[in-house]
Formats: sequence, structure tokens, C-alpha cells
Amino acid sequence: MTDTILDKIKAYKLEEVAADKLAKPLAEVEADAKAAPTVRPFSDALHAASREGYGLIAEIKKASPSKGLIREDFDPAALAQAYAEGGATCLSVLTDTPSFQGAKEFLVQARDACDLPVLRKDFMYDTYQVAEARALGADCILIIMASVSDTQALELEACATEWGMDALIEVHDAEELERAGRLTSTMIGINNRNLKTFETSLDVTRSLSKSVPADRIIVSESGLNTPQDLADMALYGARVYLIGESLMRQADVATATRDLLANPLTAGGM
Ligand SMILES: O=P(O)(O)OC[C@@H](O)[C@@H](O)c1c[nH]c2ccccc12
Repeated sequence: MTDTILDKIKAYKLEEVAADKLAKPLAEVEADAKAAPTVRPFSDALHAASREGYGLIAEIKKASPSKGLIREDFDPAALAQAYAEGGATCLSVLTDTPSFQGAKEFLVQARDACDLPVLRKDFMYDTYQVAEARALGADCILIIMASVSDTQALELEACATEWGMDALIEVHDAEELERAGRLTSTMIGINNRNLKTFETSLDVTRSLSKSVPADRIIVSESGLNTPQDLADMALYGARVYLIGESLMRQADVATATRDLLANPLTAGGM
């Protein structure tokens, strides 16, 4: 069977982590993590925002494997400030370089420029990467169920908890959602994009949302463009959104963010 994009990413990521461990041993990363700025509550902020209106995790994303370069004029600090000004609840910063032209340094720059909690958006396999996330200042990590075993997911989640961080558990089908139920994190990200094919459809949130237990909060991820898309997802119980490309393509990111979040479908008004 030919490798999927996700298989290829996993292969280079494991090599990268092995090289990073040689360049900077775990003990040093842990020392940096202990000295890092205090954790900002990520999931609490989203819970609170989604009770009032919508919660938004706004993504700082320069490029992607499916779209190539998304934003030429790319300054993580300025983008973080624009997102905060536009009313984003949290930030997501891509730290993967080969596929997304991201960088670890972008996370540091974005977080320093605002008060928002920050998700390290990367492909996580090893608890070394979790300690590294905290050392960079991250407040939350991503666990992609399509790319890890149950044991790995549990290890990554436990490590995030030890460092005081939250975890966003990403799923794309019913089986992954079922596996996510074995973890304790309350944030379930339903990725509308299939990371093996890059096919994107909001039907993924429409169909999986009904199987998410009531004590979890749904984050609808990817392919969201308009206020109508958000209202549509809200009808399926998703009041928190992870959005990158459609905002990254705007000249005025603060205004675009504000416009996207205006007039939310009120909670209970369904
Ligand atoms: O740019 P979009 O279509 O708004 O999507 C954002 C985010 O959901 C997407 O970047 C993403 C979701 N899960 C991921 C896992 C790895 C890398 C990237 C992602």
C-alpha cells in the first residue's frame, strides 16, 4: 500500500525528534519547561466563550501541503495581535516546518505578542515533544487519533496534564471518536479534513457530532469560511471552531475575525 501524507509526515517527524533529542537532551528541555511562563487556561477559555457566543481557536498558518503558500506577508506576532483584537479566544500555531512552513519560534513570538492561550499545532508522537511544547510556552497540545496508538495517546495526554497543559483530541471518523472516549480530555476536535487524502467536508462534523458525549466540548476544525458555516455547525452542537486558511487569506485579519464571530447563533436558541 502506498504511504498516505500522514504516514510520510510521521516518518520524518520521528527522525526529527530523534535528532532533536541528540541536539538537546530531555533534561534540558524539561529545565526550560519548568522555567516557562505560567500556563494560560485553554479549555476553560473555550468553555466560557462558547456559553456567551462562539469560541474561536485562530490558527497562524503560513502554508499547507494541500494549498502551498497561504500567506506571503507572514509575521506571527502581528497576526497574534490581530486575532486577539478581532476577538479570538485562543491561538493555534503550526510548528511543523517541512509540510506547513511553520517554526517553533513562531509559537514563542505569537504568545509573547498577546494574552491568548496557545495550542502547539504539530504531529505529536513522543512525550519529548510535549515537554518541548511547554518549554516554548504552549498551553495546549494536539493529539491526532489517526496518527497514534491508544497507548501513545494516553502517554501524550498524561504528559500534557503533568505539565499543566490541556490536550485537544482530534478525530475524523467514528472509530477514532470511540477511541478518544478512553481519554479524559474534554475537548474533541472533529477535523473536517481527512489528513490522509486532504478531502474536506463539513458533513464530518454534521455526522460525528451526535456521537460526542454531552460532557465534552466539540471543536469543529478545518474548511470553515463564513458566518453561515459557523451557524450551520452550531446547529450540530459545535460552538467552537479551529480556523486557519480563510482568515490567513484576509488583508485585515482583525476585521475579518470580528466579522466572522459577529451575530452568533445563541446557545439554547436551537
Ligand atoms: O486552514 P483551515 O482549513 O481553516 O484548517 C485549520 C486547521 O483545522 C488545520 O490546519 C488542521 C487541523 N488538524 C490539523 C493537524 C495537523 C495540521 C493541520 C491541521
